[in-house]
Formats: sequence, C-alpha cells, structure tokens
Amino acid sequence: MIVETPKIEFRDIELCFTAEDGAKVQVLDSVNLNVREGEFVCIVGPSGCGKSTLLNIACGFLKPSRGQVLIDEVPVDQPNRRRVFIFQDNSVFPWLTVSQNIGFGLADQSPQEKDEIIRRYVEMIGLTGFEHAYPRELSGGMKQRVEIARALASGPDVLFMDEPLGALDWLTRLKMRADLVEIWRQEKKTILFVTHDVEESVQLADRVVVLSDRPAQIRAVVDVDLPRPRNLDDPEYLRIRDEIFELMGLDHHGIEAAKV
Ligand SMILES: Nc1ncnc2c1ncn2[C@@H]1O[C@H](COP(=O)(O)OP(=O)(O)OP(=O)(O)O)[C@@H](O)[C@H]1O
Repeated sequence: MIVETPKIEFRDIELCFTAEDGAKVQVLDSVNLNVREGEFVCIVGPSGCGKSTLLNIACGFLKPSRGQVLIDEVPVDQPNRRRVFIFQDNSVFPWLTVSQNIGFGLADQSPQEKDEIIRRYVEMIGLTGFEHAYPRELSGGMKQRVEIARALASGPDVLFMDEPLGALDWLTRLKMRADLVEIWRQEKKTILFVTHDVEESVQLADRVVVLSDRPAQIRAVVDVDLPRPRNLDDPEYLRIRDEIFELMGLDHHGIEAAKV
C-alpha cells in the first residue's frame, strides 16, 4: 500500500494569545489536518474563531503554543518564499506597473525568462493590454488579479489565501471565483483558502474544513466531490452547501428569507 505524504500537516495545534490585561485567550484547540499536494482546501467558521490565525501559523508568521505544522515533512518555523500569503487588502505596489508588480520577485531569472513569465501571467489573469498600467488605473478586481499573478509568478508551491476576494463587489467576486478555479486547474498549486462565504468554499474547494467557535476545533471536513467548473444549481452542490450551513449552526433558508 502506498501511503501518500501530506503536503501540509497540522499536528495537534493549539494557540493562546495573551490579551492586553494579561488574560489568556485560547484561539485554537487540537487542530489536526492533512492537506494533499495540489489540493484546494477552504477553511470556514464563525467570525473570530481563528481561521486567519491558523493560516498565519501554517505560513510561519506565528508559532503555535502546542503542536506543529509540517510542510513536506519539515516543521514550519519561519516564513519561506516558496509559500505565498495573499490578503484581502490588496498589497500591489502602487508605484510599479502591472508587469513590474508581477515581475517583482523574479530576481534569479534572465531578462528573457522574466519577460516570458510576466507575459504568461498577464495573459492568465486577463490583463493583456494593461501591462504598463499603474494600480491607480485598475479596478479592485484587476488589482487583486495582479496580486494573484505576482504570487504565482514567484513560483510558490503553496498559496495561503486569507479572504482574497473579500473586498470585491459581488459580481467581480463571482467572476474571480471562476477565474481562480481555472488558474488552479492550470497551476495545480496547493491552496489553503480562508473565507466567510460558504457558497464560495463549495464552488472552489476539494474539501471544506468547518471550524467551531473559539477556541476553534475542526467540527467537520466536508468532501466536495463535484466536477469543475461547478454548476451552482446542481442538487449535490446545494446539498453540500446546506450541510455546511447546518454544521455552522445556520439555516440557509432562514438566511435567504432574511435577505428579502
Ligand atoms: N495578536 C493577537 N493578540 C490577541 N488576540 C488576538 C491576536 N490576533 C487575533 N486575536 C484574537 O484571536 C481570535 C481569532 O482571530 P482570527 O483573526 O484568527 O479569527 P478569524 O476567524 O480569521 O476572524 P474573521 O472571520 O473575523 O476574519 C480573535 O478573537 C482575535 O481577537
């Protein structure tokens, strides 16, 4: 029997912060999770439960109080340029053009290789014609595409994404989700993606990790075994979505009614 080595392994992660008044705040409790190479895993859970904290530990920005994260069987103890973190708040450099932003991390390549990589990612994110534009000339969605392209161009093997579409309007967000699926299909990177949005998680992920209230534990890991691109009217898609809502203690029908 072949036992697959996980790409990312969370082993019994606990994290406590010390608040301003000295009180201990436990954020994560006994989190165990294996992520396979090339897998797209979404993390959902109540606001403030510890989703970002978990990602920050995996990326090496924070040290757990107990347990450890391993990537390729090596304990994570600091950030590494092969693992890129993408935040909700766009952090493209305003003084650089689209091409310069995308090429920013490419110090080891020849000028020809660099141009080729930039061209490839400009095309992939659909910004051909905007190579020389500055971020101030781009919409929010376009800037977020540049951010994703910059991350991919640097050749990471793992992408940590913390609500990367959270600041976008609804329509742009829908489009970006579809684009993200396409980019992931082409690149096959391992992605750990935090979102508030259950629908988004079911559209994107191979598996959805549902966290409990703080201190967060893994309440369930839900497989989304549906072909991509996903049909959002597919009864199985809707069943999985509603299962996750239920796991989070939410009634999807109630939410729909509340929107009216
Ligand atoms: N540096 C810190 N010191 C003390 N407490 C912190 C610190 N960072 C985060 N926390 C607390 O840890 C908890 C988890 O925060 P985290 O940002 O991981 O939650 P989240 O699930 O990502 O939240 P949201 O869904 O609202 O983005 C929160 O209660 C937060 O106040």
